[in-house]
Formats: sequence, structure tokens, C-alpha cells
Amino acid sequence: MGEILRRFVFPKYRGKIVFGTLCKAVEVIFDLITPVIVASMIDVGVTNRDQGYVVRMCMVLIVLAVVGFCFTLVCQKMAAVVSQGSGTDIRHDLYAKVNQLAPADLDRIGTPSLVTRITNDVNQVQVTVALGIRQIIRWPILAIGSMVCAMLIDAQLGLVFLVCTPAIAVVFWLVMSKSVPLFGELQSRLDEVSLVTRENLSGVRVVRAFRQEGREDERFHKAADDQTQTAVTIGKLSSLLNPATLLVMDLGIVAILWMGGARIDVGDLTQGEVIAFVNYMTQMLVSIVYVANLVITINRGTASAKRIMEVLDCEPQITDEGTTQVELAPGTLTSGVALALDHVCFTYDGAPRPAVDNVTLRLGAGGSLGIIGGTGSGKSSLVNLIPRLYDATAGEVRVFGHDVREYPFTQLRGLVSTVPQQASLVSGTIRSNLCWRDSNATDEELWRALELAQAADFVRGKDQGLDAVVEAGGKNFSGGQRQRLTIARALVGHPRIVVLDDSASALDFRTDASLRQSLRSLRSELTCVIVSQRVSAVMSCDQILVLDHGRMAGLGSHTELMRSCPIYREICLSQLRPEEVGA
Ligand SMILES: Nc1ncnc2c1ncn2[C@@H]1O[C@H](COP(=O)(O)OP(=O)(O)OP(=O)(O)O)[C@@H](O)[C@H]1O
Repeated sequence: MGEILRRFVFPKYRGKIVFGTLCKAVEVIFDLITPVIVASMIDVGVTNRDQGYVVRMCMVLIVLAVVGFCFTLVCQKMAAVVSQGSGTDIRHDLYAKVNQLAPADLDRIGTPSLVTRITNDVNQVQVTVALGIRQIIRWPILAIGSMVCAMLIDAQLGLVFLVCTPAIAVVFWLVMSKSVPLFGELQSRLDEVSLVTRENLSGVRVVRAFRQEGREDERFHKAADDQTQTAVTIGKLSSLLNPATLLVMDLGIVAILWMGGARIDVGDLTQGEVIAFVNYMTQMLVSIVYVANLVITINRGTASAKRIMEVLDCEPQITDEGTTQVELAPGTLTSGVALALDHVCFTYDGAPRPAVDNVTLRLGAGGSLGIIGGTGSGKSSLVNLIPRLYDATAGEVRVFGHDVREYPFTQLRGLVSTVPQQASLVSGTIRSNLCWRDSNATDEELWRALELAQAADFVRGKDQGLDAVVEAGGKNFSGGQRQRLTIARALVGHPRIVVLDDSASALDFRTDASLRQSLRSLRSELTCVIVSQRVSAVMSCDQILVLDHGRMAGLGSHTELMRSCPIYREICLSQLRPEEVGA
């Protein structure tokens, strides 16, 4: 929590925090004066039956209450401004950080947990900051002030305070030591609920199609029950605080009345002073209960702050720090080696074996490389190394003669355009989705990209053309249309290498063939890497890489592989007739 306060709260809101806290301090002073006034009303006004004095003191109490209320309002306003403002800043930084993290970092933290951290954990911190400003000064000062004021009235009777306070401290310690460790666990349970909900909602069609609603319900109930169970345990422990402290408080009041009564009889104390004592006792013990609640909130906030800081302090596994624009020799983009892999290996964090194992190849500018292999053979893992979504764990990936780690991200990802397996569109318009690589792309460029991606026809069919609305996730488009739009997006902004990672799988064979034909027409300016499960999509490529369990099972043209690579031959014959594959 300290780090969050130092980074997001104190520097920007110091003035407001001090002002809000001072307002609260004034209100506390009024609260401490009130029992003294009540005592004097009893001892002077009531004892002497002086109505005028009682009315005057009542007026003083009303003025104190109204002025105190005004100070409280100002403090509340300051607390709201500081907590909401700092919460917004934290969310902003978290979001920016998430966008810097490499996929490997996101794999490790987990998307649902990130969502919970950006939403619920930041809320907890906001509540803690607001409560802190409103109460952190009030209750401790009120508790200590009440004790001091009571001692000043009568030190002997004040001993009751000295007995009650440690008794309450023991109750707190017992409850806190059990409940505090559960706060972190509560947030993790919330991550689990978030994970299940997210998986269910994103896969809602599959869940319905496979009639898995009951199983999903069970999964959700299990996650929610676990979270409820933890929350209930914390609630039960915390609920012990109030009755236990009230019991101590009531016993203390009984002791004060017992001992105070005897002292009034012998004339050591007045009735008003005993009433003031009872008031201070009540104020002090109530303050302690509030301090306890404050401590609970602070502990919860601290657990959340820790989770937030884990993300903010996470060093991205992949950065382009220290890189400078790479000067490419003239002609490199059109006649050099576009892509070179040298003994490339890649293993996911914690995975027992490499997803890519010792792959070596060269692809000239303007050439085409097809990558084929069974599911899980490492195709996506391999192509993710080209734009540095992941870094090779061994070997070297070179683009136009330079190690990908030498390029700034903007330059590398400007040269290499990737179309991932899952077509991803965001809410907006077709134009806003197409302009990701080049925000200044002209209509002419956008239409050219749409033509190449075989998407121009259906976009032309929309009344608003390029400005047609794209709903969240592109759900108002079919799977094939979404794929073609994401391919068009990758072709905007003059990429030099385009990587299609099984991104035409939803296209019919004719459209898929037309897409490949149009990509071939760009040979002078574009190198293509096509990942596919379909032989027809890769068989016309200059080179075909056959992957098997991450290893190279073959590399060559279709004709060469049909002769030399049994796995390739088997894949071909499982999909096409012998005469179609030249067997
Ligand atoms: N994020 C990840 N974390 C850990 N392991 C992963 C991750 N992504 C993939 N793998 C593992 O790496 C291996 C290769 O997966 P990859 O996605 O590269 O295969 P693929 O050939 O593209 O498969 P498909 O054709 O089904 O998409 C698989 O064993 C997979 O389980």
C-alpha cells in the first residue's frame, strides 16, 4: 500500500489530503469538547435549575454540530476526489502496463486475474484511500483524546480505561491474526470466478452446442461458493469484534457508574463529571471498533495494492529498449534474404519440452513459405517468433539480415505484419479496424487491401462502405468475413513480410485460392509465410516446412517433399486425391 500511496496518492493530492484531514481534526476536537459542555449543563444548569444556561449550552452544541457537519462534508469531498482520482490514475497505468507486457507475461499472470486487478483490486484501494482520509485521524485521536480528557477529570476513575483498552486490544489481535491472511485468498477466489465467467461467456455458443450449461453452472457455483466461503469466514471472524468490544465497553461503563457513584456520595466527583466519563468511555470504545474496521479495510486494500504492484512492477520479458532504427541497405527489401531462422528453439515458460526445436531455413524477399503440420506441432509458436511476440530461447531469427532483437518494435512490426489464428476485430468501423497499421491510410489504400483480401465485395455491399459499423468482437460479421477483414488490415501500411497463421481457415476453397493468387501478384514487394492445415493452401509455396512435434520433418518444394518426406506425403494423400498432389 505504501508504494501505491507514494506513487499515485501523495505526490498529486498532498494538499487535498492535508486539507481533508485538518477538517476531520476540527470535527474531532468538537466531539471531544461536547462531553465537557454536557457535563457543565448538568453541573451548572440542571443542578442550579438555570434554564437560561441550559438553553445557551444547547445553542453551543447545535452550533458545534452544524459547523462540525460542514467540516465533515469538506473532508468527504476531499476523500472522494483523492480516491477516485488516484484510482483512475492507477487504472490508467495498469492498462498501459498491460499493453506493454509480452504474451508470455500475460500467460503467466492470466487474463482473468488482470481483469480482477484492474477492476476489483483498484476499487479496494480506492475504498481504503477514501476511508483513510475520512477516518485515519478521527478515530485514533478520538480514542486517545477521550482517554486523556477522562484522565484529566479524574485519574483514579481513569484506571477503568487502562483496563478496558488492553482487553480490547487482545480481542483485535485474535481476530486480525486469523482474518488478515484470508484477504489475499479472497481476491484469488475472485480471479477464479472471473476466469469461469469469462470462459463461459466467450465460449457461449460451444457451451450451448454441446449442451454443457449444467456443467458450466456447476463450475460457476463451485468457484462462487469457494469465494463465498472465504468471505463468510472473514465475515464471521470480523463479526466477533463488535459484540466482544461492546461487552468490554458495557463492563467498563458499569465499573465507572459503580465507582463513580461512590465518589459522588463522598463529594469527590459531580454527577456531570461521571456522565462525561461515561460519554468519553463510549466514545473511546466506539472509536476502537472503528479503528478495527479501518484496520480490516487497510489490510484488504494492502492485499489488493500488492496484486496491483505485481503487475506494475512486472518487467516485460520482451522489450525493445536500447534498439535504434535499423538502416537497411538499398535493395535488401526486394532482393535480400527476407527471413532466416538459424537453429531456432523455443520453449514456453514451465513447459517440459520445446514447442519449436532446432528449425533452420532461409526465405528470399518476395518468396513464399508454407508451414504445415499436425495440431500442436509448433506452427503458431514458430511464426510468433518473427514479430517478437515471443523470443527464441536458442538460435537466431533474422529479418532482412538483422536479428529481430536489433529492431525497435515499431520498425519490426512495420516490416512484418501478422494475421493471428483468431480473427480479432474491435468495436468501431471497418475503417477504424483497417487503419491499425497506418492511421493515415487513404481510402484508395484501404480498398486495395480489401480487394487483395477478397473482402471488397461484401464491404461494398454495406450502405456505409468503409464506415460500416463493426460491433464488439466483430460479431456482426461472419467468421470468413472477419478473417478477410483481418487479412486486409495486415496488408495496409506496406508490410514487407506477411504472416498468415491459419487465418484463412474459414474461407471457402475458391476464395482461399483467389486470396493466394492475389498475394502472389505482390511478389515484388511482399514475402508471404502461410501457416495452414490445408495442403491446398501451401502446396504452391516456394518452400514448405513440415513440422512434427516442433521439429523439422521436411523442407522443400511440394514436388521435393512428396518424394522425400513421408509425413508430408501422408498429409497430402489424407486431404487430396493422388492425381491432385502429383503422387
Ligand atoms: N501459451 C502457451 N503456453 C504453453 N504452452 C503452449 C502455449 N501455446 C502453445 N503451447 C504448446 O506448444 C505446442 C505447440 O503449439 P502451437 O500452438 O504452436 O501448435 P500449432 O501447430 O500452431 O497448433 P494448431 O495447428 O492446433 O494451431 C503445443 O504443445 C501447445 O500445447
